[in-house]
Amino acid sequence: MSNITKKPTAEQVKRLPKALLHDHLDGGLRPQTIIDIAKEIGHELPTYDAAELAEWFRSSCDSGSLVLYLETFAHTVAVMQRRQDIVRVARECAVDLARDGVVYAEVRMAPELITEKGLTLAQAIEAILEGFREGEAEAKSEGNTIRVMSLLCGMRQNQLSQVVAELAVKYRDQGVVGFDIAGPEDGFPPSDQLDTFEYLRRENAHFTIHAGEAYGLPSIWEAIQLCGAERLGHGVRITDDIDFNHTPARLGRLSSYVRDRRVPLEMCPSSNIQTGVADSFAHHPLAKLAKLRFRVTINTDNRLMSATSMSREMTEMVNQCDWTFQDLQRVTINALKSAFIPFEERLSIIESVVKPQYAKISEE
Ligand SMILES: O=c1[nH]cnc2c1ncn2[C@@H]1O[C@H](CO)[C@@H](O)[C@H]1O
Ligand SMILES: [Zn+2]
Repeated sequence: MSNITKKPTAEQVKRLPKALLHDHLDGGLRPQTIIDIAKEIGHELPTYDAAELAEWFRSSCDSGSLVLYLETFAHTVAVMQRRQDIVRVARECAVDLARDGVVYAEVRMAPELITEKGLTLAQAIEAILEGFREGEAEAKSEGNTIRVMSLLCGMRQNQLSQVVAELAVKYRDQGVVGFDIAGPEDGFPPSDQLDTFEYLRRENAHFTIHAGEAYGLPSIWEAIQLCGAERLGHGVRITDDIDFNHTPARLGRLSSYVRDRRVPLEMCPSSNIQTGVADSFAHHPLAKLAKLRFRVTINTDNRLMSATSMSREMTEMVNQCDWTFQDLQRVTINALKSAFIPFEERLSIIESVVKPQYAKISEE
């Protein structure tokens, strides 16, 4: 029997090549970086000890509420207002992901949040892109190869989505591969930004939408059927349309559509556990949806707030849901198939990096 059906060790998971579609730039800062910059600019933090600050973020985000969870971003956003700080945060993000074995990442940020000290939206975007390029180079010097692309978010509660979407189109050949809307879901349906999504479709631009995280099926339905989202950020509440009391499970019209059309679900188990969707990895719908062969992907969402990494998310799936090399390889290939880079580039990473490395590491 091939070893691909065995469970990898945590150390092997760390070395496996990973693809990440859903990670917020302002949700992944190094605690020490927040402290360094906060001291320079005079921003007050709950503590100036890196380990304590990491713990403060994690525990503050454990409330079971998305709205409270989002309040902690005030501190990360506060230290991302100067050009050099944005470049640093983006560079460190790329380096940290690469050290964790991530070979392809789409990292998202809402540029409108980092213009408080006078940067234009375009300057904010350029700083992010510059940081990612520097981080890729630094990762290379450490022996890690990573490609980091950028997604731009509009915040649901603001009125800037159209402007940000136009910038996503403008910068599409310079490292921006798509658009998203983020922020509080309840009370801000995706259809509020319908004009923007229609604009993006006319421009043949890619976008995903945070939907089905803190709000249920209507949000998912709007995101896909009214707005035309290619992927769903989280999408975890699709389970409201699945009856698991039958064997096999019975799918409703919307969940069938999502599965039949292979709509990628950017699932983020640790984040969902903190905002109250599930109480553990074992009870998170990810494993069940994977078994039903939805196109699920596994993601970090906010590494700082969840004290997590791709390796940790995957290792928990191994430990709590008995996931094997094969299960991990499937979500990795799912992610790459769903990436917003050109088709041949996705295939090339799957064929020349993911499959050979899985074959090699699983045979050790
Ligand atoms: O899980 C989430 N759901 C909705 N919005 C989020 C989530 N994580 C982060 N953000 C929001 O996205 C902004 C840009 O990165 C963050 O500032 C935060 O407000
Ligand atoms: Zn998110």
